[in-house]
Amino acid sequence: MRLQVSKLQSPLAGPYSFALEAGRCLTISGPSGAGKSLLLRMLCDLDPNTGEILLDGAPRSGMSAPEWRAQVVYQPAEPAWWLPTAGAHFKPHQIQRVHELLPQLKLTPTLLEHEVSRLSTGERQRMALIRSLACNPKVLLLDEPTAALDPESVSATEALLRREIDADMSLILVTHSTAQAQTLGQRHMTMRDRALHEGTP
Ligand SMILES: Nc1ncnc2c1ncn2[C@@H]1O[C@H](COP(=O)(O)OP(=O)(O)OP(=O)(O)O)[C@@H](O)[C@H]1O
Repeated sequence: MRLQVSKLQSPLAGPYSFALEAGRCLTISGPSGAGKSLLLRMLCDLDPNTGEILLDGAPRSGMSAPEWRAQVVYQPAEPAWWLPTAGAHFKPHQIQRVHELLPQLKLTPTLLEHEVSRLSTGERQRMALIRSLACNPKVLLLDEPTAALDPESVSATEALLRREIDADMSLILVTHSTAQAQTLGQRHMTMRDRALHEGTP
C-alpha cells in the first residue's frame, strides 16, 4: 500500500483513516469550508496533527518533515512563489524533466524566464504543477489544480496526470468537477462537516 492513514487528527479536523494504493487516484469533493484543504495540509505535515501515516510501509514518525514533504508533495489552490522567475524555482537536476513537462501543458520554455507576476493565472497554475511533478512525488496532493484553466488546458492537465498515475504516482485530488473526478479517480470521497464519506463523485 502506498499510503496508509490512521487516525489523522488536529484540533480543527479528523480523525481520518484511509488507504491508497500506488498508481491510484483518490478524489475528494465537498462544499467550500468542509475541510478538504485542512486534510491535505495534515497529510503533508504542514499543520500540527496526531495519528500515523505509512508511506510504502515506512512510518512518517521516522522521517524528518523535509524528507516526508519531498515524497508527499502538496500543491495548494494558490501556490506560493518566492523568487522572481518561475525558472529560478527549479534545481539544476530538475531542468531536463521541466523541459519534458512544459510542452505537455502547452507552455513554452521562454515562460521560465518571465517574472512570475507577469504570467497569466492559468500559466502560473500549470507552472506550479510542473514544480510539483519535477519533485517526482510518490504521493501528490492537489487542491483544485485546474480551477483557472481553459478547457484545452484542463484536458492537457488531466492527460498528464493520467500518465503520471499510470507511471505509479498516487494522487489525492481535491476537485469540484464531477467530470474530472470520474476521469481521473478510481476512488471518490466527499468531505462534509470535516467528515469523509466514501461514494461516487
Ligand atoms: N488555522 C485555522 N484556524 C481556524 N480555522 C481554520 C484554519 N484553517 C482553516 N480553518 C477553517 O476550517 C474550515 C475548513 O477549511 P478548508 O480550507 O479545509 O476548506 P475547504 O474544504 O478546502 O474549502 P474550499 O473548497 O473553499 O477550499 C474553514 O471554515 C476554515 O475557515
